[in-house]
Amino acid sequence: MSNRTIALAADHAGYPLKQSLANELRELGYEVLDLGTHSTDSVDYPDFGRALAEAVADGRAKAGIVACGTGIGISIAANRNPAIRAAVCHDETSVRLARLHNDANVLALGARLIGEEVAKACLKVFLETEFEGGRHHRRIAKLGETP
Ligand SMILES: O=C(CO)[C@H](O)[C@H](O)COP(=O)(O)O
Repeated sequence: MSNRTIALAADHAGYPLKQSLANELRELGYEVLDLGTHSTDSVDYPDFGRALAEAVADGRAKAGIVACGTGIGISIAANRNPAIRAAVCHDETSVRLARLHNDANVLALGARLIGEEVAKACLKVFLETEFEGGRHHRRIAKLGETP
C-alpha cells in the first residue's frame, strides 16, 4: 500500500493488541492514526468502528486495522460505511485472499481469539498484498450497489 498512514481503532478488548500493532506499524515505517480507545476501560465498539471507517473513507488513512474481542462487532460497525470492506481474519491465508479477491481496506482482528504474533503476521500480509483486480473488480463494484 503506497499511502503510509494506517488508521487503528479498538474497543477495550482490542486495546492491548492495538497498542502492539501501532508499535509494529511504526517499526515498519508507517504513520499511525490512532482513533482510540486509549485504555482498557469498557467502551462500545460501534463508536470506534464508525470513526475508523470515516477516516479511511475520507482519505485520512489508506487502510485501517480494527480490533475487539472477536473482531466481529467492530467489523460490522465499519462495514456500515459503504466505502469500507472490512474482513475479519485470524490467519494469513484469509488475509491474503481478503486483499487479493475482496480488496479489503480494513483488517478486523479478534484480540481474545488470536495471539499477538499471529496478529502481527496478519498485519504484514495485509500491508504487503495488492488487490488482484480482473474479474474481482466487477464483484467489488457490486458490493457498492444498493439492493
Ligand atoms: O468482541 C466484541 C464485539 O464483537 C467486544 O469486544 C465484546 O463484546 C466486549 O465484551 P465485554 O463488554 O464483555 O468486554
